[in-house]
Amino acid sequence: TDASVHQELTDGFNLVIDALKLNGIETIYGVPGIPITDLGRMAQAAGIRVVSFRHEQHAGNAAAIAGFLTKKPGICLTVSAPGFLNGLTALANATTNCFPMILISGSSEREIVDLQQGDYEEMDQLSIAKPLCKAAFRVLHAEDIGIGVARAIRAAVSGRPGGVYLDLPAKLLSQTLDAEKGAKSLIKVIDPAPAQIPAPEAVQRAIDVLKTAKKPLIVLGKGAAYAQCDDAIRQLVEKSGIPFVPMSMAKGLLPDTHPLSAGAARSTALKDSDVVLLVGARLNWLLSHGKGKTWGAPGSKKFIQIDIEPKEMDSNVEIVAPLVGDIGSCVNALLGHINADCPPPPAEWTNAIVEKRNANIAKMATKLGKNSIPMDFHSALGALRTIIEQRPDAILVNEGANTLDLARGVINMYQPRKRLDVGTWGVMGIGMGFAVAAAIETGKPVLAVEGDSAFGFSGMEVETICRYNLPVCIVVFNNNGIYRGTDTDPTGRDPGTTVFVKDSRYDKMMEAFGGVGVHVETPDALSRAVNEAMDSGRPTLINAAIDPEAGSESGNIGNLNPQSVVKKK
Ligand SMILES: Cc1ncc(Cn2c(C)c(CCOP(=O)(O)OP(=O)(O)O)sc2=O)c(N)n1
Ligand SMILES: [Mg+2]
Repeated sequence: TDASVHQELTDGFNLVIDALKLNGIETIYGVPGIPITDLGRMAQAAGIRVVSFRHEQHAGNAAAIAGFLTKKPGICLTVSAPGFLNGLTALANATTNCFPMILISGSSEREIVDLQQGDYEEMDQLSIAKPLCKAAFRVLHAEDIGIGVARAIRAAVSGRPGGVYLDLPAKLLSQTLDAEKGAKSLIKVIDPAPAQIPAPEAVQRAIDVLKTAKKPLIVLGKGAAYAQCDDAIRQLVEKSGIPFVPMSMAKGLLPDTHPLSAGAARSTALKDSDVVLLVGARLNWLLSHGKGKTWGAPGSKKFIQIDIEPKEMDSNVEIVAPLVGDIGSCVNALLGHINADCPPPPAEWTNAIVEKRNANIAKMATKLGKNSIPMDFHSALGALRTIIEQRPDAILVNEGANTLDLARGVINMYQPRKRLDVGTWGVMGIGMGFAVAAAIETGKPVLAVEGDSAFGFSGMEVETICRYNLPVCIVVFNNNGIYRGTDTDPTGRDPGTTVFVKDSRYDKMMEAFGGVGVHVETPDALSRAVNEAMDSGRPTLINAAIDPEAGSESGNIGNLNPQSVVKKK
């Protein structure tokens, strides 16, 4: 018999699946369609969990936060052109937030795209993706799939993590190849995110600056949470005795109730400190670019910065001690010197922080605990604060304006990587994608606290949550609008530009797909409904009526909005 007749074959479909499995990829988030419908089916049949969404942006957000939670690249699979474009927002957001993900999109054949001959969903996707992500690759030959997947994985997680685009033209998937040759073409990536050790002289320089501090402060960024060197971070704070301020997604690295937590005294800590150690925190808009009144008198600060990206140094202000390397290696290198060379900060500084913190917590406490109708943000958040305190391993997803900004300060976190929110870009719409992936990747219960506008960006995914029966409890803070529910149209023709249908009932949406819907008007009722949801593990949506008059425009960042000074006659 002719050996070629019985030659065992593989093909592009199988090589993509085998390459992902070989590299420990267990889940794909996506939306089916030409040319990748069968790729999804075959991946599922091969044992990869394939989670199908209703819109690619949310599948992409799920992949991105899966990357943040696992340090393995989250995989988002989309169709060509419009599906690819829908995934780009998530890919760009992942790159901005340094979440490792790979957007894999089917695409049109090069020969048709390059001659612009009008293919089905024709688009030069690789060129369009490149400016929005960390790296982008296209594979044309089946024998290159192993290399393509390996490069995408390494690009996503090495150095500063980020989004990677991998372009797979339709014909590639059905290309056949000798099975043995195919197997040999696959690569299991070795050490995809290599440790990057800081130079000893850089460590010494940082210690020398730290030694001069009378009012030192540690700022923990979400990079410190991503690094999963939790014990080293805890030791850095506790051995040095230096107060710390966690950025939003770094909350919980040490409990917000920790004696050295300066989160509730953030303004004082930033303004009055003299040496600031930044750990995986960039001096971007969230930290007022390291200058201005937030940081006290000009030139009153010395910044030590730990970051894996050398180009981050001096991005906004001078960094007197750049410490370049992965966070675990850098923090462990510093630990070798703490105490031996660096005495704890003067009690006058740490006491000043504690005093301010306790005063601010007491002031906030007066706003919590009211069992009033209508609820306002604080009374509703007070109920959720208690629940997270009682259920510290639940994951909190949070977006909105008031709903986001107030929750950040009211709801304490107790464990690392439990608060997932809008991150560096302040992008709305991450809610349901993050909730799905948090439940899938961790198996933990998820509490998604959503502004009603923010929820609307991904609300259709409640069907996805029901379909996979995920332990997600969504609380929609329904104040009938964006920021508030009170705007009106001065012409009287239409509703105001930022208001929604009055007294809407988002809980009915969840019931439409077999989930549990609850409408609540008091904090006590809210508590009961959330506890029931978290005990049952059933997909639940709680429509929490919030006073439309409560809250302020754009939460805490209204100052970023340009104002018109021209008064029309
Ligand atoms: C993708 C996208 N679109 C629009 C915005 C602007 N925006 C929008 C539309 C927000 C929603 C605020 O309304 P909400 O109902 O979610 O929250 P509160 O009413 O509790 O403030 S917060 C915010 O910055 C955004 N950040 N991201
Ligand atoms: Mg709202």
